Amino acid sequence: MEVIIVGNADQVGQVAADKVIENLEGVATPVLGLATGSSPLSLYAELSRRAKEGIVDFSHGLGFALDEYVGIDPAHPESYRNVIHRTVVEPLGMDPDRVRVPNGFAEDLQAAADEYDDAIEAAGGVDVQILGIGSNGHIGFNEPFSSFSSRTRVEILTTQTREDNARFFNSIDEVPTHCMTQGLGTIMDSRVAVLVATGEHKADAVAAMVEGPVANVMPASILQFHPNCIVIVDEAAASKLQYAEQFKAQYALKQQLTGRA
Ligand SMILES: N[C@@H]1[C@@H](O)[C@H](O)[C@@H](COP(=O)(O)O)O[C@@H]1O
Repeated sequence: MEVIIVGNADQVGQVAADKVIENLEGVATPVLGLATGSSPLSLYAELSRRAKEGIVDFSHGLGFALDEYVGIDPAHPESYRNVIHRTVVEPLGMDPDRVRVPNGFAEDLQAAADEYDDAIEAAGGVDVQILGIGSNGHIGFNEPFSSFSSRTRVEILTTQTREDNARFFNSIDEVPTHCMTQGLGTIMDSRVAVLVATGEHKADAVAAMVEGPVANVMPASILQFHPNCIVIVDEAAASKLQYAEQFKAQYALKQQLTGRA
């Protein structure tokens, strides 16, 4: 796990965009794993800027969203289908027909979940998985105690997550109780994982993910076993890391030796 600490959310977006693009070099049909939430917005904005400048082209890429609420009207502005289209597909110039979001409205939810995993596999797997982290350490919607080998499935949202996400709805009662999420096992199959986090409210989760024991009470800690996981955080989200100075020194050294980060 590589940990990069930068000054603010904009810099998180810039460095994360560098990492995404760097890891797609030479990939003919990029397959992106897409996260919702506010954390990756500066990354998407930066990728959008570079796509508009012609530095990168996502028009032929494939996208797989991490998760979706179950039972939410797909036309609801906060369905992840709509959020992904608004914040990623349009700004990055992706082809909407090549970007999939789990179907939380399917009659047979587990069949839809299984089919989603199959589609990821058929695409050759995810090249770069973009991730945020919940304040309770969830990734995707894999809540504490999710199995490390879980695949895409239906999960019950914790009260903490529903409270965190209530800001997108009129009241907490409107926040769905269930979701469909890629599993931790599905996420771990990605070739590269780029996790972004900003703000003090993520500091405990970031410290536990990076420096704590690998335990399913902290689902994101499984990323310590990911073969190529890059964590990019601002100073506030890094504020509880015991080894922050070492991470900074290591990153500075790498920049010095490679000429780029
Ligand atoms: N399911 C999403 C996650 O994929 C996201 O990473 C997390 C953090 O969101 P934010 O970045 O807005 O804090 O919460 C949501 O519940």
